[in-house]
Amino acid sequence: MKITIISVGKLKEKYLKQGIAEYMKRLSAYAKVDIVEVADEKAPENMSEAEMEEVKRKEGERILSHVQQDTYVITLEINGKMISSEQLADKMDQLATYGKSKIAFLIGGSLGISEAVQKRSDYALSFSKMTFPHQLMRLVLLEQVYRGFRIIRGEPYHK
Ligand SMILES: C[S@@+](CC[C@H](N)C(=O)[O-])C[C@H]1O[C@@H](n2cnc3c(N)ncnc32)[C@H](O)[C@@H]1O
Repeated sequence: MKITIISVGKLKEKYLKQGIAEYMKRLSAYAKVDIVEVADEKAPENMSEAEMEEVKRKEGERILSHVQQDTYVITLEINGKMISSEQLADKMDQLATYGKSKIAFLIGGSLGISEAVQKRSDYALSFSKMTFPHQLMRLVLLEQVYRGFRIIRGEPYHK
């Protein structure tokens, strides 16, 4: 399975970099995982609705330029579907079984994802109704994908 995580903005925090490096190492036993960072747009506090949409549109274009046609796209969205770790594992397993071996997880920028990205999405996944910073979302997602592979393989993991 080939997994690509496409995320807006550069990761700066050392503690997140360390956590992500750890899960990337662990995941290498199960899948080819790549992280693609696309540039973020400046988003000052006092922007109009139209300006905010424009920021999302530009970031969205950059995200989509890395998505291939045969890729199954899972967008991370606060208002997406909330599922258990076992259900995510099952979804990954089903995709692999039915020949969808390329999965891209898309994480939006500080204003979220554009309409075009939402349209390209095959599945909108929510990690709760709470808002997380996109950089932290990357780490949480990697942990859940790793957990998913452990569940698929029936390997022991913390409950
Ligand atoms: C700071 S959040 C954007 C907040 C923005 N107001 C929105 O409604 O999308 C940045 C990105 O992190 C991801 N994210 C944050 N919290 C999330 C959650 N609870 N579930 C799924 N994705 C989340 C989404 O991809 C989001 O686009």
